[in-house]
Amino acid sequence: MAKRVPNSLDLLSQFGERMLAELEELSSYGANAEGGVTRLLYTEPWLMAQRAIVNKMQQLGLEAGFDAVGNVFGKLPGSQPDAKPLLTGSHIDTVKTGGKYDGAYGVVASMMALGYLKAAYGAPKRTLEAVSFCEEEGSRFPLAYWGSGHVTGVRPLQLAAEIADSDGVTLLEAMREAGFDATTAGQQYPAKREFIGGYIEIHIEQGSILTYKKKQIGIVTAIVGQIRLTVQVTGSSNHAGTTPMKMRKDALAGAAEMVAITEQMALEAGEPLVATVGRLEVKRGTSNVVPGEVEFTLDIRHTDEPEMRTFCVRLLTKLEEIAMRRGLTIETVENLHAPPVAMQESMANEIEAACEAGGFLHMRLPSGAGHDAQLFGPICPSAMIFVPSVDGISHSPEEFTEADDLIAGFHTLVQVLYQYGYGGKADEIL
Ligand SMILES: NC(=O)NC(NC(N)=O)C(=O)[O-]
Ligand SMILES: [Zn+2]
Ligand SMILES: [Zn+2]
Repeated sequence: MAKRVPNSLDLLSQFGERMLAELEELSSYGANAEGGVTRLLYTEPWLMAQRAIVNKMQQLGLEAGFDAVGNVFGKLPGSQPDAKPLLTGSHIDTVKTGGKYDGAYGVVASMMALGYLKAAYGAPKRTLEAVSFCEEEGSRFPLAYWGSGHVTGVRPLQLAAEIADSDGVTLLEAMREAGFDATTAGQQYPAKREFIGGYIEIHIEQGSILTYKKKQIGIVTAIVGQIRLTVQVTGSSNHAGTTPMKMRKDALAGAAEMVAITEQMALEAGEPLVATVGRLEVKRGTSNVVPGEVEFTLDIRHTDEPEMRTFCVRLLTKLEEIAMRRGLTIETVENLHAPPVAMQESMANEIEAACEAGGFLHMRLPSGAGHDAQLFGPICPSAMIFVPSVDGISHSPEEFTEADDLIAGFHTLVQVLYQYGYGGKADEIL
């Protein structure tokens, strides 16, 4: 058992305080007037934040650097190189005017945890790696999990030339402009990393179950599945003054009916299904023109894959019916299909043991949000730790988590990483 240096409990609280300070500093990258944070993949604020993470990791004594698509890894090398490494981290990107904890908390807590473990116990047996994934949200390009998808081999680089943001900039152009070009550069890591022992992610809950149940730590049982689509509605644009109502093919009126039926069908389906239209755009919208073209997004989630698929088919059939009746056409493109993924029981039990050791009230719960852990779950033992979100708010400048809860999560993460790096699980073949 690795020997804990004297006063390492004081050291742990020092690192905890530093973690809070680092989190505040990170939120300055992409901070906007509304108090939110916007760090979209490959933009300047995103690049500055990732560069800052590399510097912080190096200051913590980790071997840190970028991979070919802009993920940042900070390695704490183990003495047993044949033991599969354990990764711990989250994502650095945000939604537009999002909060300062979603993703960022997991990135900062993970690197500070490795910094503490190195300072308190030296080299682990098993290599531990903190990671800041370049993109998880899907908020700039119509895809998500670009970072963890690169590492797990489910986001082929060819995709980069095929998708573009709302300004028509392809992911490949944006990647190259930010200085990354995985299509040609030598890779620091193989595109699909085979040698991974496990993945642990700490994240804010983004819901209100922990607060409602008065718990400090959530142990995630499973991550919800999600299907994301873009729907193009086409009618015919015409003069707003001279076109009689009965002769219109109004794409916006049609889309509005489709949005309303989406909500109605989701309510009828009941929990845990959720369906959201997050973005709707009237192409060439002008006040005195009957809209001819509208694009909107669909985000459908469920904990059960067949139920999610069935709902999606039923909904798209209904949208077709509405289009037919109104003389419109619709075209749908599926941008993302991530099945629900269960977290690994024995890792969850380790988190539970850490909560008991720390005296933190805890409970098991599913995640209604997607996470990078969703991509690791099918290929290696994966687990998630949640901390409460005040009023369950997220993807908003109002996103907030109490410092005590951030610290409780940090201590829990440290304890679990200690077990897998130095303690009872360090020699286990994961
Ligand atoms: N933690 C997240 O907010 N994840 C989000 N992003 C993805 N990819 O699911 C989401 O919408 O749930
Ligand atoms: Zn998010
Ligand atoms: Zn997130």
